[in-house]
Amino acid sequence: MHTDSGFLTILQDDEGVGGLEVMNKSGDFVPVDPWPGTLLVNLGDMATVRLKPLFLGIFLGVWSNGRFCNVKHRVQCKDANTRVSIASFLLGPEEILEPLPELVDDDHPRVFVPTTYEDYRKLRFSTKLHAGEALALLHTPSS
Ligand SMILES: O=C(O)CCC(=O)C(=O)O
Ligand SMILES: [Fe+2]
Repeated sequence: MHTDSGFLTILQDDEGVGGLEVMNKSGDFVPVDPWPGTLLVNLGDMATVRLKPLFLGIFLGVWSNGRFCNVKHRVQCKDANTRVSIASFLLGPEEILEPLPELVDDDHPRVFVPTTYEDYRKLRFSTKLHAGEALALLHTPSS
């Protein structure tokens, strides 16, 4: 079980062999059955960010102050068959990520200290916290 560390993942899953499961709000894993002709998009740890359209489909990622959620997922082997999935990871920009000013106010105080994707990736790796728990280490003292 893990979350993806980056912003967002686009998955072309095997159209014949399932196995991907995502965790719902109750903590139960629900299967994502293969859906031919579709791509699956899930949000990673950096997707506690807001994606703000810049132009022509290019997106700028900034912290959403915790308003979007990363998704825990896993792949179960349910079929003694070869399974092919192609994942494209949109990781994170090199710059320091800050929340949009309009997402921070008295009712929504800043949740995370500013960080870069690379620093967060190193933190996640060194702590071996692969299911989004490392985000808690970035919480501001007041959150
Ligand atoms: O193979 C899949 O369906 C998911 C792969 C995945 O979760 C990952 O590469 O991070
Ligand atoms: Fe994943």
